[in-house]
Amino acid sequence: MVASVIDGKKIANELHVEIRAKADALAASHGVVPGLAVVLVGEDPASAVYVRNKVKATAECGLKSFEFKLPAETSEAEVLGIVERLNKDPDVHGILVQLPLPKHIDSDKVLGLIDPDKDVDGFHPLNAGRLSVGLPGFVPCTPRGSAILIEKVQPDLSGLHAVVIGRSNIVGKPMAQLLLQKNATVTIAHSRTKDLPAVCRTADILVAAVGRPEMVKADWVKPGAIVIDVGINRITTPEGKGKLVGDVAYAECAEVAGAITPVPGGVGPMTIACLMLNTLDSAYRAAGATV
Ligand SMILES: Nc1nc2c(c(=O)[nH]1)N[C@@H](CN(C=O)c1ccc(C(=O)N[C@@H](CCC(=O)O)C(=O)O)cc1)CN2
Repeated sequence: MVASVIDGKKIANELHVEIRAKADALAASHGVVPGLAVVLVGEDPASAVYVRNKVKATAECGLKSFEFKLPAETSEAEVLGIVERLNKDPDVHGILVQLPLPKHIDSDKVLGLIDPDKDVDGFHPLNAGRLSVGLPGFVPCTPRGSAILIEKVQPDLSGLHAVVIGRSNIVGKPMAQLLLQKNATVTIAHSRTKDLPAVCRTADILVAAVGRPEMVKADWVKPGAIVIDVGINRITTPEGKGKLVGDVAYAECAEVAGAITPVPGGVGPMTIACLMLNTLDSAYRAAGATV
Protein backbone atom coordinates (compact mmCIF):
# COMPACT_ATOMS: atom_id res chain seq x y z
CA MET A 1 0.00 0.00 0.00
CA VAL A 2 1.18 3.53 -0.71
CA ALA A 3 -0.33 6.15 1.58
CA SER A 4 -2.21 9.17 0.37
CA VAL A 5 -0.44 12.34 1.39
CA ILE A 6 -2.43 14.69 3.65
CA ASP A 7 -1.53 18.10 2.29
CA GLY A 8 -1.60 20.35 5.35
CA LYS A 9 -0.30 23.34 3.45
CA LYS A 10 -3.18 23.22 0.95
CA ILE A 11 -5.81 22.69 3.67
CA ALA A 12 -4.31 25.53 5.73
CA ASN A 13 -4.42 27.86 2.72
CA GLU A 14 -8.08 26.98 2.15
CA LEU A 15 -8.75 27.80 5.81
CA HIS A 16 -6.99 31.16 5.43
CA VAL A 17 -9.42 32.06 2.64
CA GLU A 18 -12.44 31.12 4.81
CA ILE A 19 -11.04 33.04 7.79
CA ARG A 20 -10.45 36.12 5.63
CA ALA A 21 -14.09 36.08 4.50
CA LYS A 22 -15.31 35.79 8.11
CA ALA A 23 -12.92 38.48 9.35
CA ASP A 24 -14.11 40.84 6.59
CA ALA A 25 -17.73 40.06 7.52
CA LEU A 26 -17.08 40.91 11.18
CA ALA A 27 -15.40 44.18 10.20
CA ALA A 28 -18.39 45.06 8.01
CA SER A 29 -21.09 44.08 10.54
CA HIS A 30 -19.50 45.14 13.85
CA GLY A 31 -16.52 47.36 12.90
CA VAL A 32 -14.19 44.88 14.66
CA VAL A 33 -10.91 43.69 13.14
CA PRO A 34 -9.61 40.59 14.96
CA GLY A 35 -6.26 41.45 16.57
CA LEU A 36 -3.47 39.03 17.47
CA ALA A 37 -0.53 40.03 19.67
CA VAL A 38 2.63 37.96 19.25
CA VAL A 39 5.35 38.14 21.88
CA LEU A 40 8.80 36.76 21.01
CA VAL A 41 11.59 36.89 23.58
CA GLY A 42 15.13 36.11 22.42
CA GLU A 43 16.76 35.16 19.15
CA ASP A 44 15.97 31.46 18.72
CA PRO A 45 16.12 31.11 14.89
CA ALA A 46 13.29 28.54 14.64
CA SER A 47 11.00 30.67 16.82
CA ALA A 48 11.80 33.70 14.65
CA VAL A 49 10.69 31.73 11.54
CA TYR A 50 7.45 30.61 13.22
CA VAL A 51 6.65 34.14 14.38
CA ARG A 52 7.36 35.55 10.91
CA ASN A 53 5.02 32.95 9.40
CA LYS A 54 2.34 33.77 11.97
CA VAL A 55 2.54 37.50 11.22
CA LYS A 56 2.35 36.74 7.47
CA ALA A 57 -0.71 34.53 7.96
CA THR A 58 -2.33 37.23 10.12
CA ALA A 59 -2.11 39.67 7.20
CA GLU A 60 -3.34 37.06 4.69
CA CYS A 61 -6.39 36.38 6.87
CA GLY A 62 -7.25 40.07 7.21
CA LEU A 63 -6.39 40.19 10.92
CA LYS A 64 -4.35 42.88 12.67
CA SER A 65 -1.06 41.93 14.30
CA PHE A 66 0.72 43.51 17.23
CA GLU A 67 4.34 42.38 17.40
CA PHE A 68 6.60 42.44 20.44
CA LYS A 69 10.14 41.30 19.66
CA LEU A 70 12.16 41.51 22.84
CA PRO A 71 15.85 40.80 23.53
CA ALA A 72 16.81 37.57 25.33
CA GLU A 73 17.78 39.55 28.47
CA THR A 74 14.23 40.91 28.93
CA SER A 75 13.19 40.32 32.53
CA GLU A 76 10.25 38.15 33.54
CA ALA A 77 8.62 41.24 35.11
CA GLU A 78 8.76 43.08 31.77
CA VAL A 79 7.13 40.18 29.92
CA LEU A 80 4.44 39.93 32.61
CA GLY A 81 3.89 43.68 32.28
CA ILE A 82 3.34 43.38 28.52
CA VAL A 83 0.87 40.52 28.99
CA GLU A 84 -1.05 42.60 31.55
CA ARG A 85 -1.28 45.52 29.11
CA LEU A 86 -2.42 43.24 26.27
CA ASN A 87 -5.06 41.68 28.54
CA LYS A 88 -6.59 45.16 28.94
CA ASP A 89 -6.29 46.23 25.28
CA PRO A 90 -9.71 45.95 23.57
CA ASP A 91 -8.10 45.79 20.09
CA VAL A 92 -6.27 42.59 21.05
CA HIS A 93 -8.42 39.45 20.86
CA GLY A 94 -5.60 36.92 21.00
CA ILE A 95 -2.29 36.83 22.87
CA LEU A 96 0.47 34.45 21.92
CA VAL A 97 3.77 34.14 23.74
CA GLN A 98 6.14 32.15 21.55
CA LEU A 99 7.70 29.15 23.27
CA PRO A 100 10.30 28.30 24.38
CA LEU A 101 10.97 31.35 26.56
CA PRO A 102 14.51 32.00 27.81
CA LYS A 103 15.37 29.93 30.91
CA HIS A 104 15.20 32.85 33.38
CA ILE A 105 11.50 33.35 32.57
CA ASP A 106 8.92 31.07 34.19
CA SER A 107 6.69 30.00 31.26
CA ASP A 108 3.90 28.75 33.53
CA LYS A 109 3.75 32.14 35.23
CA VAL A 110 3.56 34.01 31.91
CA LEU A 111 1.02 31.65 30.29
CA GLY A 112 -1.05 31.63 33.48
CA LEU A 113 -1.33 35.45 33.39
CA ILE A 114 -2.85 35.56 29.89
CA ASP A 115 -6.58 36.32 30.04
CA PRO A 116 -8.17 32.89 29.34
CA ASP A 117 -10.58 34.64 26.95
CA LYS A 118 -7.60 35.84 24.84
CA ASP A 119 -5.58 32.64 25.24
CA VAL A 120 -5.59 31.67 21.55
CA ASP A 121 -2.81 29.14 22.16
CA GLY A 122 -5.12 27.30 24.57
CA PHE A 123 -2.28 26.80 27.06
CA HIS A 124 -3.92 28.43 30.11
CA PRO A 125 -4.89 25.83 32.76
CA LEU A 126 -8.51 27.05 32.56
CA ASN A 127 -8.68 26.23 28.84
CA ALA A 128 -6.92 22.89 29.41
CA GLY A 129 -9.58 22.11 32.03
CA ARG A 130 -12.40 23.25 29.75
CA LEU A 131 -11.16 20.90 27.04
CA SER A 132 -10.92 17.97 29.43
CA VAL A 133 -14.51 18.41 30.66
CA GLY A 134 -15.92 19.22 27.22
CA LEU A 135 -16.70 22.92 27.83
CA PRO A 136 -16.16 25.50 25.06
CA GLY A 137 -12.75 27.20 25.20
CA PHE A 138 -9.59 27.58 23.19
CA VAL A 139 -8.03 24.35 21.94
CA PRO A 140 -4.23 24.35 21.38
CA CYS A 141 -3.47 24.97 17.71
CA THR A 142 -1.38 21.89 16.84
CA PRO A 143 -3.94 19.36 18.16
CA ARG A 144 -6.80 21.36 16.64
CA GLY A 145 -5.04 21.37 13.27
CA SER A 146 -4.18 17.68 13.51
CA ALA A 147 -7.81 16.84 14.32
CA ILE A 148 -8.96 18.74 11.21
CA LEU A 149 -6.51 16.74 9.08
CA ILE A 150 -7.70 13.44 10.58
CA GLU A 151 -11.33 14.41 9.98
CA LYS A 152 -10.61 15.08 6.28
CA VAL A 153 -9.53 11.44 5.90
CA GLN A 154 -11.80 9.76 8.44
CA PRO A 155 -14.82 11.78 9.62
CA ASP A 156 -16.11 9.08 12.01
CA LEU A 157 -13.62 7.88 14.63
CA SER A 158 -16.10 5.74 16.60
CA GLY A 159 -14.62 2.37 17.39
CA LEU A 160 -11.17 3.29 16.09
CA HIS A 161 -8.04 3.05 18.21
CA ALA A 162 -5.89 6.17 18.34
CA VAL A 163 -2.40 6.09 19.81
CA VAL A 164 -0.77 9.40 20.69
CA ILE A 165 2.97 9.16 21.31
CA GLY A 166 3.86 12.03 23.64
CA ARG A 167 2.23 13.43 26.76
CA SER A 168 3.06 17.15 26.62
CA ASN A 169 0.51 19.68 27.84
CA ILE A 170 0.79 21.48 24.49
CA VAL A 171 0.21 18.57 22.11
CA GLY A 172 -0.08 15.03 23.51
CA LYS A 173 -2.67 15.57 26.25
CA PRO A 174 -4.99 17.93 24.31
CA MET A 175 -4.69 15.71 21.21
CA ALA A 176 -5.84 12.73 23.26
CA GLN A 177 -8.79 14.76 24.66
CA LEU A 178 -9.89 15.78 21.16
CA LEU A 179 -9.72 12.19 19.87
CA LEU A 180 -11.69 11.02 22.90
CA GLN A 181 -14.36 13.68 22.22
CA LYS A 182 -14.65 12.20 18.72
CA ASN A 183 -15.31 8.75 20.22
CA ALA A 184 -11.97 7.16 19.43
CA THR A 185 -10.49 4.72 21.94
CA VAL A 186 -7.34 6.53 22.98
CA THR A 187 -3.97 5.38 24.29
CA ILE A 188 -1.31 7.89 25.32
CA ALA A 189 2.12 6.32 24.92
CA HIS A 190 5.43 7.80 26.03
CA SER A 191 9.09 7.10 26.71
CA ARG A 192 8.29 4.59 29.47
CA THR A 193 5.65 2.68 27.52
CA LYS A 194 6.60 -1.00 27.28
CA ASP A 195 7.08 -2.28 23.75
CA LEU A 196 6.12 1.01 22.08
CA PRO A 197 6.32 -0.42 18.52
CA ALA A 198 3.77 -3.11 19.45
CA VAL A 199 1.41 -0.52 20.99
CA CYS A 200 1.71 1.67 17.87
CA ARG A 201 0.97 -1.30 15.59
CA THR A 202 -2.52 -1.49 17.15
CA ALA A 203 -3.34 2.10 16.10
CA ASP A 204 -5.83 2.98 13.40
CA ILE A 205 -4.72 6.57 13.98
CA LEU A 206 -1.14 7.17 15.06
CA VAL A 207 -0.09 10.64 16.21
CA ALA A 208 3.64 11.12 16.80
CA ALA A 209 4.54 14.07 19.02
CA VAL A 210 7.79 13.13 20.71
CA GLY A 211 10.43 15.38 19.17
CA ARG A 212 12.70 12.47 18.15
CA PRO A 213 13.73 12.53 14.49
CA GLU A 214 12.25 9.67 12.44
CA MET A 215 11.63 7.49 15.50
CA VAL A 216 8.47 5.83 14.14
CA LYS A 217 9.48 3.09 11.68
CA ALA A 218 7.44 1.22 9.07
CA ASP A 219 7.02 -1.85 11.28
CA TRP A 220 5.36 0.36 13.98
CA VAL A 221 2.52 1.19 11.57
CA LYS A 222 -0.63 -0.88 11.07
CA PRO A 223 -1.33 -1.28 7.34
CA GLY A 224 -3.83 1.38 6.27
CA ALA A 225 -3.45 3.52 9.43
CA ILE A 226 -3.67 7.32 9.43
CA VAL A 227 -0.28 8.68 10.52
CA ILE A 228 -0.05 12.26 11.80
CA ASP A 229 3.47 13.55 12.28
CA VAL A 230 3.66 16.48 14.69
CA GLY A 231 7.46 16.45 14.97
CA ILE A 232 9.60 19.21 13.51
CA ASN A 233 13.27 18.29 13.90
CA ARG A 234 16.22 19.98 12.22
CA ILE A 235 18.90 17.40 11.40
CA THR A 236 22.17 17.39 9.50
CA THR A 237 22.31 14.79 6.72
CA PRO A 238 25.45 12.61 6.27
CA GLU A 239 26.28 15.00 3.39
CA GLY A 240 26.37 17.83 5.92
CA LYS A 241 23.17 19.53 4.76
CA GLY A 242 20.43 20.83 7.10
CA LYS A 243 17.08 19.10 6.73
CA LEU A 244 13.67 19.23 8.42
CA VAL A 245 12.24 15.84 9.40
CA GLY A 246 9.36 14.69 11.53
CA ASP A 247 9.09 12.04 14.25
CA VAL A 248 8.08 9.53 11.56
CA ALA A 249 10.44 7.89 9.06
CA TYR A 250 8.28 9.22 6.24
CA ALA A 251 9.40 7.26 3.15
CA GLU A 252 9.18 3.82 4.75
CA CYS A 253 5.98 4.53 6.74
CA ALA A 254 4.26 5.88 3.60
CA GLU A 255 4.64 2.36 2.15
CA VAL A 256 2.44 0.96 4.94
CA ALA A 257 0.06 3.72 6.08
CA GLY A 258 -3.26 4.57 4.44
CA ALA A 259 -2.71 8.33 4.82
CA ILE A 260 0.22 10.30 6.19
CA THR A 261 1.23 13.91 6.82
CA PRO A 262 4.57 15.11 5.44
CA VAL A 263 7.11 17.32 7.22
CA PRO A 264 7.29 20.07 6.17
CA GLY A 265 3.84 20.83 4.78
CA GLY A 266 1.67 18.78 7.12
CA VAL A 267 0.75 19.72 10.68
CA GLY A 268 2.98 22.86 10.83
CA PRO A 269 0.89 25.06 8.51
CA MET A 270 -2.28 23.82 10.24
CA THR A 271 -0.89 25.02 13.60
CA ILE A 272 -0.72 28.52 12.16
CA ALA A 273 -4.13 28.31 10.46
CA CYS A 274 -5.70 27.23 13.77
CA LEU A 275 -4.08 30.17 15.53
CA MET A 276 -5.90 32.37 13.03
CA LEU A 277 -9.14 30.42 13.64
CA ASN A 278 -8.82 30.80 17.41
CA THR A 279 -8.20 34.54 17.04
CA LEU A 280 -11.21 34.88 14.75
CA ASP A 281 -13.37 32.94 17.26
CA SER A 282 -12.14 35.19 20.05
CA ALA A 283 -12.99 38.38 18.15
CA TYR A 284 -16.46 37.08 17.25
CA ARG A 285 -17.08 36.20 20.92
CA ALA A 286 -15.84 39.61 22.12
CA ALA A 287 -18.11 41.35 19.57
CA GLY A 288 -21.10 39.20 20.56
CA ALA A 289 -21.38 37.95 16.98
CA THR A 290 -21.85 34.38 15.76
CA VAL A 291 -19.25 32.82 13.46
N1 LIG B 1 3.23 29.81 21.71
C1 LIG B 1 3.53 28.71 20.99
N2 LIG B 1 4.79 28.29 20.89
C2 LIG B 1 5.06 27.18 20.17
C3 LIG B 1 4.02 26.46 19.50
C4 LIG B 1 2.70 26.93 19.64
O1 LIG B 1 1.72 26.35 19.10
N3 LIG B 1 2.50 28.07 20.38
N4 LIG B 1 4.33 25.39 18.68
C5 LIG B 1 5.69 25.15 18.28
C6 LIG B 1 6.18 25.91 17.09
N5 LIG B 1 5.17 26.38 16.14
C7 LIG B 1 4.34 27.37 16.50
O2 LIG B 1 4.67 28.27 17.19
C8 LIG B 1 5.20 26.01 14.76
C9 LIG B 1 6.12 25.11 14.29
C10 LIG B 1 6.18 24.83 12.91
C11 LIG B 1 5.33 25.45 12.02
C12 LIG B 1 5.42 25.21 10.55
O3 LIG B 1 4.63 25.72 9.81
N6 LIG B 1 6.41 24.48 10.10
C13 LIG B 1 6.65 24.31 8.68
C14 LIG B 1 8.13 24.35 8.42
C15 LIG B 1 8.72 25.68 8.78
C16 LIG B 1 10.23 25.69 8.65
O4 LIG B 1 10.70 25.73 7.53
O5 LIG B 1 10.90 25.70 9.69
C17 LIG B 1 6.04 22.99 8.21
O6 LIG B 1 5.93 22.06 9.03
O7 LIG B 1 5.70 22.91 7.04
C18 LIG B 1 4.41 26.32 12.51
C19 LIG B 1 4.34 26.60 13.85
C20 LIG B 1 6.65 25.50 19.44
N7 LIG B 1 6.33 26.76 20.04
